[in-house]
Amino acid sequence: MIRNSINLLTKKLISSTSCQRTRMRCFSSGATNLVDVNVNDKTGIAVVTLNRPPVNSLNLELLTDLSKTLDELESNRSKGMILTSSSKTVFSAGLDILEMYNPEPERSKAFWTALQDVWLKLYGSPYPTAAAINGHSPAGGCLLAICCEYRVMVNDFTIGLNETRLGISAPSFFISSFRNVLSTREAEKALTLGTMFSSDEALKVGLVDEIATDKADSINKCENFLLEFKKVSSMARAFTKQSLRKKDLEELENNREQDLQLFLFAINQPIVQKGLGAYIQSLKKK
Ligand SMILES: CCCC/C=C/CC(=O)SCCNC(=O)CCNC(=O)[C@H](O)C(C)(C)COP(=O)(O)OP(=O)(O)OC[C@H]1O[C@@H](n2cnc3c(N)ncnc32)[C@H](O)[C@@H]1OP(=O)(O)O
Repeated sequence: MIRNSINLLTKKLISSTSCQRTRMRCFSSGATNLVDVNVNDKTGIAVVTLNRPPVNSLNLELLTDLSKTLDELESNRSKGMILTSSSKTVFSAGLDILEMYNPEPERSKAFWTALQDVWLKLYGSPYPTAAAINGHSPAGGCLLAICCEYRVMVNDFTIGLNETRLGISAPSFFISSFRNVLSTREAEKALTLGTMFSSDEALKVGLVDEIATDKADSINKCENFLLEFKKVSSMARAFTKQSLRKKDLEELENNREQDLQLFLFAINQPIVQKGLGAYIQSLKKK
């Protein structure tokens, strides 16, 4: 599959079609409109905004919209993508806990499959990606950010993979993308403790690349990073990125069903349900 996608990418990049001349401006990815896309006419860079108030928790519909958006960016040969959020304080609260609490079998399957799709498309995207992290970014929110190649975080928020604090283990593709950013030592420490880093701590450890004063500044900084690729062949860039990430991508691509079954098994454990129930209550009591 990865090899196929590299072959496909070659064909797409070397063929000259009308699509190359097409200018994207603004598109919405699907019926539910949980993701907004704005493309800068001059640079061709798309700002993709998660828009599921209040906290952009990733439910089936948001993941499906995001997945469709990533498809559209790829087929429109995007020059680059900046992922951000419409909230003033939350980038994404991670997976919607209600998708995992008292799960309905068919929906749970569709939910996890959509998350796998988003991860494969975002982590393996041929176009360059950056995250303008304009708010808290726990768990699945952090996952989206670490799939991107560059992260700029607004001051005074938190980011991390805190799954162990919820009594669950981060799935293997969460771990592989975390290790792509942090050293194995730092990743192990943070994952086992479920550390949520402040913006400054995240910068120090290398989880984010720059700090910004506000959302506009974070988008600006992401844009500057993406514009550096104007000097580089897009095909060479994409091959290099996908070669570096190939093992991680293949690990999920070749084990999707097993990964799904592991998720279904985990969320159906009474102890996990009890923990998630208590966590939902604690969020509501805040
Ligand atoms: C078993 C296999 C492995 C599965 C892997 C899972 C990975 C995950 O992503 S699990 C999700 C982990 N997420 C979190 O731990 C974040 C929890 N949320 C927060 O810490 C805070 O909400 C926040 C820091 C993101 C934002 O704080 P803020 O004060 O602005 O908002 P709140 O008042 O806390 O929340 C508003 C509203 O939203 C509900 N909510 C928050 N997070 C989630 C969520 N992840 N899923 C569903 N719903 C969430 C919260 O309960 C509030 O709801 P009400 O308005 O109804 O009270």
